[in-house]
Amino acid sequence: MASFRGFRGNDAFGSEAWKALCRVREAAPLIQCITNFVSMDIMANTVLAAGASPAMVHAIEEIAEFTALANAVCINVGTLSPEWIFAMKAAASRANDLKKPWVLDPVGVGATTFRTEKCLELIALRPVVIRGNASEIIAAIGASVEPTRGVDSTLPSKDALEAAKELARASQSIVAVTGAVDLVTDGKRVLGVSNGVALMQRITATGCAVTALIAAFVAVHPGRPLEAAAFALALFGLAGEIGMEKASGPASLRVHLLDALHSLDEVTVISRIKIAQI
Ligand SMILES: Nc1ncnc2c1ncn2[C@@H]1O[C@H](COP(=O)(O)OP(=O)(O)OP(=O)(O)O)[C@@H](O)[C@H]1O
Ligand SMILES: Cc1ncsc1CCO
Ligand SMILES: [Mg+2]
Repeated sequence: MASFRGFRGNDAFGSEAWKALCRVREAAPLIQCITNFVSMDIMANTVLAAGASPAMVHAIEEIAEFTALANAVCINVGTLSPEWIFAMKAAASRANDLKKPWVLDPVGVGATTFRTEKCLELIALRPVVIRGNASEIIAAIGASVEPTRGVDSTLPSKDALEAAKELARASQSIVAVTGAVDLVTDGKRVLGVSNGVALMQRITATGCAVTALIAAFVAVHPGRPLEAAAFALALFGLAGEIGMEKASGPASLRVHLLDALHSLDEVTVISRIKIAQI
């Protein structure tokens, strides 16, 4: 991985991340989530624990009205089926028309032809942020040497840095690759986020949940989606670190992570956020 250059110090990013979290808590943005059945619970609880307001609304008949109410939209293809694609595209287009941010989680892109095609069609609708694991981001630019193995990554995030930059440039979206170090890029700048614990990978849908959290941060940080995504990832990772102090395995980590996210305070955020310009 590229060495850390232009390191701004954790304090500057820490205090900005804290301010961003305060804005989420004050504004309580409404986040419309069109997501997979596995992730619905942890995603809604993550968004709520951060102070925002989730709503899992995906019926095609409701999109025109509901997307107009939402402050941001999170679209996740995890348990994809053809009828859901209509709702996803309608919500993305409606959000674009209304100049509301939407984010995409291309779960398992590269695993099957159908999934890859649909993810590429969604990417063409210009999400503000695309968040995936390393295997997904490499598959999204068509650079995988073999099909994505389901929804979990087989590669570390650093292996997807060039793919992330290429995808960001091609799609004009911010791209976030999660892993031991989360990498967030607009195609030129890269922020590295090293908060988090490895056991988070052993809880299903933590990636899905943090994509919805990114939507909440983007909603209150218009014009700065790169930083907003990095703040959401860092705060979620920090909640994992604090949760880990009490957890004895994935199930209790899930509980303690949500408790920690809800209780984050200024001193903890400023002293423990690990974001660096790479
Ligand atoms: N080795 C690790 N060390 C620290 N944090 C990690 C590690 N691996 C993943 N994470 C964190 O776990 C969360 C989920 O990331 P991951 O890359 O596992 O997503 P994902 O594969 O899309 O997950 P899912 O599909 O289950 O939602 C992120 O917040 C990420 O920073
Ligand atoms: C396990 C699983 N299968 C489809 S979506 C999902 C949640 C993690 O991506
Ligand atoms: Mg995922």
